[in-house]
Amino acid sequence: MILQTYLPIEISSILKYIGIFLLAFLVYLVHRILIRPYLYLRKYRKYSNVMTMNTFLPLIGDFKNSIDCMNNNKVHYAFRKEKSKEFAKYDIHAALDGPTPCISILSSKAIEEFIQLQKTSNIDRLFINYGITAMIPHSLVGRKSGQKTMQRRKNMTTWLGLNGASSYIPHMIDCCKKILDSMDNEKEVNIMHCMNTLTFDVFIDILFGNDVEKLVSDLHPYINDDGKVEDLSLRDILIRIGKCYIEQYYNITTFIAPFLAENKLVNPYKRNDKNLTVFRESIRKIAKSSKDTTSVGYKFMTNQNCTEEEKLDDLIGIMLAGTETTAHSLVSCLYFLNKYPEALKKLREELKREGFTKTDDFINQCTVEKFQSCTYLNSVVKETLRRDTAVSETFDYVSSSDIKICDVPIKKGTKIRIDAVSSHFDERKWLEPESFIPERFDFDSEFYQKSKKMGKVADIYSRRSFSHGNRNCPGQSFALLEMKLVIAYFVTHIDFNYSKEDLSNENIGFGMGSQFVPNITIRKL
Ligand code: HEM
Repeated sequence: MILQTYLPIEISSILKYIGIFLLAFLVYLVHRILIRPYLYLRKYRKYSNVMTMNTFLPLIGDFKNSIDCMNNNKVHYAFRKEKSKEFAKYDIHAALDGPTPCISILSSKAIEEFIQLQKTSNIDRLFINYGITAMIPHSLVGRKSGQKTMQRRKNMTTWLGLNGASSYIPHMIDCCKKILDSMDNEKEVNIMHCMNTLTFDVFIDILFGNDVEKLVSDLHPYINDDGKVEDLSLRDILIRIGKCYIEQYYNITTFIAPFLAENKLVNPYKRNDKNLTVFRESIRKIAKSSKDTTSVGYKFMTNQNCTEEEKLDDLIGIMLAGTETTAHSLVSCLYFLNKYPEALKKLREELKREGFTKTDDFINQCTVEKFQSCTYLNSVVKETLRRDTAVSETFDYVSSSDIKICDVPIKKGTKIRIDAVSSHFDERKWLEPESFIPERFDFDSEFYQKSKKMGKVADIYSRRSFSHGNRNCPGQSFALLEMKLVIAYFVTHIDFNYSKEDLSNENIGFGMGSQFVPNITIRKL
């Protein structure tokens, strides 16, 4: 009797609360998906120096461009290349990351002002608890540019010797040798996998002592999307979870209900978090097990000024930021050398002239100075990073107050990034930007002189592969040295061929997030 009278009241009041909750959620959704992005676009359409999409596309916003590219067998950032003429007309792109407003910096003038605003702390890093920064929540990457963060950046470059990196040359050569030995002659190999292995091995040995090899090579459980568990190496886990965290950016749940993503309440966030925990704990164990006090990992892990989690995330951050980026750029570089045989021929001639030949003492020829003096090798690497940059946009920044860039008002709390592709194809700055022409970086070449005469000279902010400002890439010297060494080693030790289909695809690209996983056939020389 009591139950009969009590239950209906309970149920109706519960239903009432559910109804109120659903209504509130609906209002929130309409505001987030329709009203806020629409008003944002309407505001910026008034400015002649701001680019906005022609038609408002609720929910997907500017992701449509990337989706269209991928559906048409192009790399996801190909539209920035194809529409570079249009991008060149504007200072700023008022873009929509799905439904989320994001200001993308386009012109060199806008970058100059961006850097000034960084100096006065009016623009700083943005940390969001999904996407790639969520993988390393305590690392310096997602932190504001305070004294402690800048000191952590400095420690990173000092301890890793990133500025010179020459002491790592013998080790890098060993890694090249090991990877070429693992490749079967005249058979297809997955070159992305090979380069990922190579760049991971380079870092593992630098970061950790030589007494933890066994722990490094152990396999660990990884939960796949279908729930099946697979035993994988740490390198493969890093690559897979990196990809998953990048994909979080494009997941619809991330936009509709970010709290589910941020608190890892549902899949894929829940699953990704479990995989990440396995990876983090394994790296922690390796770093703690090494008794090699000379290792870089030891220096990080005994740094008194950071918490345990900060130390660990800075280590993982280096692996994340410094391995796949370089691996993807290496795959691009070999691709262009294969597609443009004249460039490969010229590179091989220069290397031969400089004494880089396939001999057992290749190592004795390698010095930073010698690499610096190889003009064509340097130009090939620079042109690769221009033509197919590994990171199409920087990490996220945020305006810390109401600011103006190129007279365009940007409200406090707005997400900001620098576009790193469109300026690489700006016809006002580059002659024949679609083509791979290393000579454009050689001041003595005919091509450079011709470009100069035509007034096509790129300014410092036209090259954006490593970004600009106080949070640009601290590993660029290391990455450039590693790229030059690996390319010199590969082209003097093997012939290589990408598939005809890949070579004829003008819109292929291998930067981070690319769907292309090329196979190549190699012939050992
Ligand atoms: C070709 C290879 C590489 C490319 C194209 C590249 C590019 C970039 C870009 C575009 C950024 C974002 C900067 C910004 O948000 O404004 C970045 C940040 C970063 N990179 Fe690299 N990078 C490469 C290799 C490396 C290497 C080898 C390391 C080694 C340590 C490294 C460590 C980092 C770190 C720690 C950050 C975050 C910096 C900060 O937040 O202050 N990168 N990189």
